[in-house]
Amino acid sequence: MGMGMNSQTIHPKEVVLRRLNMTLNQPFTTSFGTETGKDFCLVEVIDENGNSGWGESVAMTGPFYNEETTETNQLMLENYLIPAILGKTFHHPDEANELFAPIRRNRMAKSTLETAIWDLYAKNNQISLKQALGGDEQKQIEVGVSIGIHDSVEELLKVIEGKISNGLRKIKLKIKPGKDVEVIREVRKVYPDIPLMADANSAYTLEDIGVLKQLEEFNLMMIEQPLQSDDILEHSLLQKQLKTPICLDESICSFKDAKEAIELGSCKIINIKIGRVGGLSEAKKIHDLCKEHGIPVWCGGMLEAGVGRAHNIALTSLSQFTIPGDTGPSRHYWKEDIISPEVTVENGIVLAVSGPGIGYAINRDVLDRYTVDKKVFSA
Ligand SMILES: O=C(O)CCC(=O)c1ccccc1C(=O)O
Ligand SMILES: [Mg+2]
Repeated sequence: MGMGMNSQTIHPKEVVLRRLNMTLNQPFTTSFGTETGKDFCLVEVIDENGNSGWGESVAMTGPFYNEETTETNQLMLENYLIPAILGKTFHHPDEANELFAPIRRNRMAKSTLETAIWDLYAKNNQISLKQALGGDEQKQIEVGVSIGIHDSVEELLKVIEGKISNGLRKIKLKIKPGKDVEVIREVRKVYPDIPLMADANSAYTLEDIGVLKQLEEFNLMMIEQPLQSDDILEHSLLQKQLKTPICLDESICSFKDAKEAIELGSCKIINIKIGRVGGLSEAKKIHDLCKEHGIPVWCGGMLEAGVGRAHNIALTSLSQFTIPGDTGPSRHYWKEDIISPEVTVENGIVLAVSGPGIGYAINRDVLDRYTVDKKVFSA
């Protein structure tokens, strides 16, 4: 794993747990609701050398994407996860995953701390997180945009036009029953050839197969998570009846889920989200499995602030990330980001930064301005 036997051990001495509140530049509507901002946990893990590793919780405010929330993440971090790491010695970040294993699920909470340990590990070894993960530092990270459900097609077309003129590499449209076939038809009339996909966030059942089949004529790159958020079996039945590749998001919470989905033929593509699967170690294992089976992957977004965005970019440096991800520029989401420089994208490619760990510095002034609560835990 990158550094081998000579790598520096990690001794977390202090953890600062912040609660941040940021407002999105525009509301984001999916089949499960509308987000106007992000209320989230951010951790800073400090070691005996005074280095800091950063991790961001990607949980939503309410339990509608999955079962976790900002509140449940804060509780798990305070009562179980932070106490578990303080005073411990880690030879490699994979050990955090093992340490957290007795705690059931709560994967976004675990990921918050685990990703910070990865950042700290890379910084202590003076390598980039991309390198620590085994990724290619020179890789061009291609990104697209995820566009929420709009009331009018005219509005939606205007948003798409702006994103295409910025050179973004993939347009992902949120759909739900009643806002699907006709919307995609109108978009395809204007843009017959753009790389286009749809994300249903579990809004359909097998009984809707008629509607899903109508989407086949639009040459979509994939349809993301059409059925239940915890289903693997019914997606395999659906995929047998669709030419359009199914991509799973919500259903893949672990390596084991990915294995089952691949064996059953439940999808042809997997959206890997670090938080959803419990951290970077598990994300990398899923990536490696997909590579072995020829399943293309891409990195999904959770409306992250800069720290989460930086972790996504590092993960995307792995070779099986061959489809443009959701990790767009900070400016698309926020007036000001908590990292410096903010994430910038030119012609659909993320501008590379260099430096140890996540490679971006924390902008402490901006961070303090968005911090609504802060607690310090010491060994
Ligand atoms: O721009 C992004 O960060 C991706 C937005 C997105 O699609 C999303 C945002 C919040 C919760 C779930 C999803 C999803 O991919 O399903
Ligand atoms: Mg999705």
